Amino acid sequence: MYLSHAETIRWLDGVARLRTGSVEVAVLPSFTALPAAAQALAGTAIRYGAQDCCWADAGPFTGEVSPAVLRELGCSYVEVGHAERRRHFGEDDAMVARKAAAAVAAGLVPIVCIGEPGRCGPAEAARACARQLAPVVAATGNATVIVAYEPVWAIGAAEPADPGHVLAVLADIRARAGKARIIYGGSAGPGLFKRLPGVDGLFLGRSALDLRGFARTLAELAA
Ligand SMILES: O=C(CO)COP(=O)(O)O
Repeated sequence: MYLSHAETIRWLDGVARLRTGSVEVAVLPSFTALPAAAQALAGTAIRYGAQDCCWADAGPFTGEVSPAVLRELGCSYVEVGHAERRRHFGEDDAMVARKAAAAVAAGLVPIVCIGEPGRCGPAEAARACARQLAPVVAATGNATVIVAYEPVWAIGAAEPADPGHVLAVLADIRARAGKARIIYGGSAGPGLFKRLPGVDGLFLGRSALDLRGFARTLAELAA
C-alpha cells in the first residue's frame, strides 16, 4: 500500500518492460490493480498475484477476496501470512495454513510468509519458523508452495538480515519444507542475492518500487 492506483499502473507498465531473462518474476500489487496487471503484463513472461486471500472460495465473507476469483482474474500466485497480516489483522498460523490450502485448491501457488518476530539467534528463529510452517506443510501436502522467509524485524528496515543468519535459518526451513522453493524477504535489494548462496529467489518490497533497482536485482539473479 505504498502507491496510488495511478502510480501502480505506471509502475506495472515499467515492470512489463523489464528484461527478465531466465529469472521467474511475479508481482503482487493491490487487489484493485489486478485487472491492470493482467493488461500491462500480457505478452510478457511476468506473472502476477495478490497479497492475501480468503480461506473460502465463496460465501458470506464480506470484504474478503476469494482465491477462485483471483484465479479467474489470471493470478498465478497469492501471498499468505505476511507479517503485517499477522500483526495488524490477527492472522494466526492455523488461518494462514487454511488460506494456503484454499489457494492450492483454487489453482494458485501460495507464497507463504514466515519469520521470527524479533531479533534472536538462528536456532530460536528456526524454531519460530518451524512453528509457522508445520500447519502449512500439513495443509498443503505435496502441492507447489513458495516459502518466503522474512525475519519480521528486517521488514521495512535499513538493512536486510545478516546473510549468515539467513542461511542458517534457511537450512532448517529447507529440511522441513519438502520441495518448496524458499525466497528471502526483508529489505532485500541490489547486492544481496550473491550473498545468499542456495536461496531460490528474493521477495522485494520497497526496493522493487524503484524500477532501476528492480532491474539491477534482476540482472544479479540472471547472472
Ligand atoms: O515485506 C516485504 C515484502 O513483502 C519486505 O518489504 P521491504 O523489502 O520493504 O522490507
